[in-house]
Amino acid sequence: MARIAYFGPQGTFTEQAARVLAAGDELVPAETIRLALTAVRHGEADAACVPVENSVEGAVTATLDGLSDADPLVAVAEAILPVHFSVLKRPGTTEIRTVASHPHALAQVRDWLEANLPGATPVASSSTAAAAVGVHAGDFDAAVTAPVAVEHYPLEVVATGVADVSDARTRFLLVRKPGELPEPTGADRTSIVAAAVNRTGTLAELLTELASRGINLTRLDARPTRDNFGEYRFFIDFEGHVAEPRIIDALAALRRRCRNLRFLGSHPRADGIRSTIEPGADNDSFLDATAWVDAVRKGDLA
Ligand SMILES: O=C(O)C(=O)C[C@]1(C(=O)O)C=C[C@@H](O)C=C1
Repeated sequence: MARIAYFGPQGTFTEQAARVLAAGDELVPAETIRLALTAVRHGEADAACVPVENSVEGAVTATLDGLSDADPLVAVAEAILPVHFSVLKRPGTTEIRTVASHPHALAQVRDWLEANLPGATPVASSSTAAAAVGVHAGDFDAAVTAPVAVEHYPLEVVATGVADVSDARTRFLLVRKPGELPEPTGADRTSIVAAAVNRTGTLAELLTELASRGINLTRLDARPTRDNFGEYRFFIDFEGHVAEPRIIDALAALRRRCRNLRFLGSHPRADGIRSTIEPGADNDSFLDATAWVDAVRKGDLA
C-alpha cells in the first residue's frame, strides 16, 4: 500500500481530494503544503496531495513555490472538487467575534461573512481544518471549513453550503519523484515553470513557441524569482502530453530560450477535456515534417 502525504490535518478539502486520487492508500496528514512535499522528497511518503488552483482565488502559491524550489517533483494526476464551506462554532458559543480559516477559504466567503457575521474578525489559519482545531481549542469562535470537518471535530454547524460563487472549484495534484509518466490519453495537461532572461519580449517569445505549435494554455501564473527584485518565473500549464511530438518540439524550443526550465508533469485532466488541435499542429504533421527533413538530409528527397 502506498503512503500518501496530504495537506492536513484531517478534514481538509485536500484530504477529500486525496481520497479520490489515492483511494485505498494510506493517507498521512502534513501540517503544511511544504511539509507534504518534503515528505516525498525525503522518501517518507510515495506521493503528496496538494491544492494548486482555485477558480475564485487563483493559484495556491505555497504549492507553486514548493514545486519550483528544492528537488524536482512531478504531478501524475489531478482532481477537481467543488468547494462549498460549512461554518462551525464551539457548542454553546453565543457571540462570534473571530472566524478563522485558510486565506483561500476566507476569500471565497467574504460576501457571506459581511452579510451574516458582520461583527466577526477574519483570522488566517494554516488550513480550514486547522481553523476547526483552533475553534475546539478556544482560539477562535468559528471556523470556515470543508463539510467533512464536522465529522472530525466536536463543533456545531452554523451554516452549510456557504460560497460567494456557487460553482467554485479547487484543483488538486498528486505529485511524486520523477519516474515513469502516466500514459497520454488525448485529454492531458502538461505543467512547466520557466525562468527567462530579463529583457524585452522574453515572455512573449516563450508564449509564441507554444502558440506557433497550436498549443492551448490552461493557466499562466508569475512568481518572483526571489533573488532579483522585478524578476519572475512563469508557471505555465497547457494542453497535451510530453509523449506527443508537438509537445516535445515546443519543450525543446523553450529549453533553448529559458535560463531555467523545470518540467512539472504530464497527466490526464480531471475534467476530461480533450486537447484543441489546430490545423497543421497535430502529432502526425510533426512526425511527417521530421521524416521529410530526415529524407532531405539522406538525399532521398528535395
Ligand atoms: O484548507 C483546506 O481545506 C485546503 O485543502 C486548502 C484549500 C486551498 O488551498 O485553496 C483548498 C480548497 C479551498 O479552496 C480552501 C482551501
